[in-house]
Amino acid sequence: MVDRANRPSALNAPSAAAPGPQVDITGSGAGSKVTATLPSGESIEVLLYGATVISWKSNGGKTENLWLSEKAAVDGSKAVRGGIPVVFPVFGPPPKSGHPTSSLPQHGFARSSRWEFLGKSTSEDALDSSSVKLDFGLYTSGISEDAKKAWPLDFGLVYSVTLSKDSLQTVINVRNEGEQSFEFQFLLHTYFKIKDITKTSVKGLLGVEYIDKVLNASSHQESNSAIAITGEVDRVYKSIPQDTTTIVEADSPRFDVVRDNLSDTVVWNPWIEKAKGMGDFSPDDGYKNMICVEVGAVNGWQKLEKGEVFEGGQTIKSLL
Ligand SMILES: O=P(O)(O)OC[C@H]1O[C@H](O)[C@H](O)[C@@H](O)[C@@H]1O
Repeated sequence: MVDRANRPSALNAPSAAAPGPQVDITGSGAGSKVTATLPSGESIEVLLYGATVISWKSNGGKTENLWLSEKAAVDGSKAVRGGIPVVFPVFGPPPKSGHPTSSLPQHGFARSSRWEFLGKSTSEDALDSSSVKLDFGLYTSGISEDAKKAWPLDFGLVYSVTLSKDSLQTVINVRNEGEQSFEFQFLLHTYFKIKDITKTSVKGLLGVEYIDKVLNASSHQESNSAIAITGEVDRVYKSIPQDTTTIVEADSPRFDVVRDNLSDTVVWNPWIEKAKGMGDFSPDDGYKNMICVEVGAVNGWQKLEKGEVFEGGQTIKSLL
């Protein structure tokens, strides 16, 4: 039970319903986005292109939690550099040949397809516990002819983005709508905004096996309880027993990333040279203010038979 007696606005206006979350659709065409704001000021912005969350502000709307490149395309011309791109049905470069995803571009087509906004659900019971869920859909009919040709399978994706006062939850539901079984990978490529990469570490991966993509895809076991970032990092941590990975800034926990039915996590920072080499990464020294901690199912493949459904996602808590 929430004690409304301590809430002057509720007391002073007993007949008026508590103000609910505000949801708006702005822009047009590929640049359309859905914004949602809670009565307490927290907000999100989601581009229909890629269903990419490009902003998440917590702390009454004062703290931006996601890094977005100054040169990110937010007009639907290319996948967004920043925010939370959705990676499906393949992570990274696809297998060279002989796999159904082999003709797809890096990270698949979900991040560069225009999704449908399916609607919102809100909970408005109390100022401090209101939340809003936005649902987005992508189906075979909504992807480009090239993508359909490369991956001619019938699927349905529903992506739910839920904003609460101190957390953001993003969950995918993948359904096989066709007659044939299919395999896929999925990942949420979250770019976290941080103050200083040299004072940032990642906790919760001790003892976990990982593939180091910077060191010729060699296998290692994590021996640090707090992973410091001192150069280019591109690692795929596999089959993680712990549910929570924590991003720590200057010795204080900044974000908890809680995985749900996703067993892997990629940790990525391009560092100086790679950042400079990406045309849409700006400013050049932006690598100091971001770290990607990307939950996913990318070690091997998820298989769905006709009519089957996979669901997985993350809840990110902003700990400021
Ligand atoms: O440049 P993109 O296609 O967006 O990929 C950006 C990065 O995504 C992941 O983190 C991969 O592990 C990296 O190898 C890749 O460089």
